[in-house]
Amino acid sequence: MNSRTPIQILVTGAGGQLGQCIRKIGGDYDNLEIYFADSKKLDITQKQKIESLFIEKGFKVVINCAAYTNVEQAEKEPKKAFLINAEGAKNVAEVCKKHDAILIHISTDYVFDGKKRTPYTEEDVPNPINEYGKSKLLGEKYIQEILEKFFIIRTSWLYSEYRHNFFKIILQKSNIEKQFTITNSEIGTPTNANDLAAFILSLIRSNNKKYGIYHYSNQGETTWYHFAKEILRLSGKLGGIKLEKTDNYPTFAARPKYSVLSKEKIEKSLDMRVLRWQDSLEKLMNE
Ligand SMILES: NC(=O)C1=CN([C@@H]2O[C@H](COP(=O)(O)OP(=O)(O)OC[C@H]3O[C@@H](n4cnc5c(N)ncnc54)[C@H](OP(=O)(O)O)[C@@H]3O)[C@@H](O)[C@H]2O)C=CC1
Ligand SMILES: Cc1cn([C@H]2C[C@H](O)[C@@H](COP(=O)(O)OP(=O)(O)O[C@H]3O[C@@H](C)C(=O)[C@@H](O)[C@H]3O)O2)c(=O)[nH]c1=O
Repeated sequence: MNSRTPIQILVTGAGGQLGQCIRKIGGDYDNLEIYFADSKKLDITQKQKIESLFIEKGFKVVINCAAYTNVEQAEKEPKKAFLINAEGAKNVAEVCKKHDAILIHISTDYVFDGKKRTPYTEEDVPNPINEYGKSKLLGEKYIQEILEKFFIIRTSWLYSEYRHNFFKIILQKSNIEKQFTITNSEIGTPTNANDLAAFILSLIRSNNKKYGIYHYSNQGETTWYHFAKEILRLSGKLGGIKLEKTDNYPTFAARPKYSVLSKEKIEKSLDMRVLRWQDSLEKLMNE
């Protein structure tokens, strides 16, 4: 992928959080020609539309950011979650196969059941406990069956300045509410979606052919409660807010109690370095 002719890349779900992070830095990478397709431009549940766009643009790489990501709502409309996260991913994979393109697909820590107490490696067997996780796992399985040239990147707890995410919810709530109740019964790693975007584009630039599943999140581990506390501390709002821990915050969807991802494989095989979650959060707040 390192020739002088630009690499033609398709980003699906480009209006989403990760898609927008990729758009923000895409211009910094010469030799990458990125076509951003939001859900209106390209619906991944319509295979023929993906095929037509491929014929027109000749993509060599697809970054599949399109997904159904509402974990709570997925319990109520699992068919829709499966249509997008499993069948949609399958469509993208089949078109990539036909055109010999590389697929970079994003998956989640929620494919795991959370019973471990040490970081999940790529060899650990997934066992999702909610509909979102089940739909994402089926998407992964289809891709592995269809393609050889794929990177499935599992990440966790994405946040950024874009779209709807925990970081933005906490900042928005802090302007209107003085008391927060946040769960401390789930342990994981917040990941700055801007870091993930840079990782993905560096991976494409590196011309790496060690295809397979990789785990990427920021370093370290925390709970949602402690993540919220750090967001409020860095924004100077901690003093004025009563922050309460809970171990039974009411939700429709079950979530893994522990979903830290091991970065050993990307550090060793792809020679990538990853920031601590606290440092990356501070970087975003200072931007
Ligand atoms: N957010 C998180 O905390 C985490 C996310 N992930 C994974 O990372 C990836 C990116 O997530 P993120 O950017 O945060 O998610 P977002 O929900 O912000 O973005 C997903 C995008 O996909 C689009 N989309 C939905 N259905 C379709 C469809 N049928 N065809 C095309 N596009 C569609 C949405 O469109 P519209 O704008 O119309 O809604 C949205 O813009 C996903 O695969 C997600 O599963 C993994 C771990 C954590
Ligand atoms: C807003 C809020 C949430 N919570 C709890 C609910 C839940 O258990 C936990 C996380 O909240 P959210 O619902 O915002 O996050 P959630 O939608 O579970 O986030 C997940 O999204 C998908 C897409 C992924 O792939 C995962 O990696 C993960 O990031 O915090 C509180 O305890 N207090 C609050 O005020």
